[in-house]
Amino acid sequence: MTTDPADAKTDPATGQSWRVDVAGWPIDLPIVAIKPDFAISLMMVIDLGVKFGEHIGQALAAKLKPLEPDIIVGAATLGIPVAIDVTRALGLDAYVILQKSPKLHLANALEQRISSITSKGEQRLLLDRAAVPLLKGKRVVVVDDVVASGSSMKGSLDLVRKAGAEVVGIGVILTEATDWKQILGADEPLVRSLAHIPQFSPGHDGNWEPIAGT
Ligand SMILES: Nc1ncnc2[nH]cnc12
Repeated sequence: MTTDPADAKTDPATGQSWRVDVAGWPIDLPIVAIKPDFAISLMMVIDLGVKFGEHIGQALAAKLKPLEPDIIVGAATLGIPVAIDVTRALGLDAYVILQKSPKLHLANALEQRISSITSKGEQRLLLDRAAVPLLKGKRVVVVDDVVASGSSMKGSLDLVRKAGAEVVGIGVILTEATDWKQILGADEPLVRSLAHIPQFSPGHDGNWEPIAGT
């Protein structure tokens, strides 16, 4: 374990953090204000080390293995380490990444538009046409670090289905609040997660408090 309460990272803007137990591995997430009256506890999976990566890979693989996936798909950027760690833990090799920026070789990519709460404005997800044969007719699990609004995940599901895959599961380290349930609709029951985080609003004492029901 790398997480000790004394090491708890706090965001200078709020000075507060939120502890969450990720399948037996506690982490402290800085509470970051997105608007004056709204904050999230931010998990940057790329800052948590390779041992945490191995841990979440194995914990998610245990939940996803019964779905018998042929291949894992992850969305850039923070879905990339999750896709790699889950693929490794399942004993698979190939994985497919949905890109966000139009790389040179993606001129002719399959495309899906999305919006995200942690990134500004509208974004695109791109699937290299060369990866379509890896997905067509295959049992696919789509993974990401966090599902919050569900918009990015829905875009990933749409894109993977455009490629002719059967989505048999969705794996995330964290579910955040509940907006994603509406956006994912009939796909909600596919979600397997390791832990849940709420969202935050200012309390009477000026500290951030979890929003009821999130
Ligand atoms: N709490 C969070 N941490 C990291 N990425 C996120 N995307 C949406 N919510 C997030």
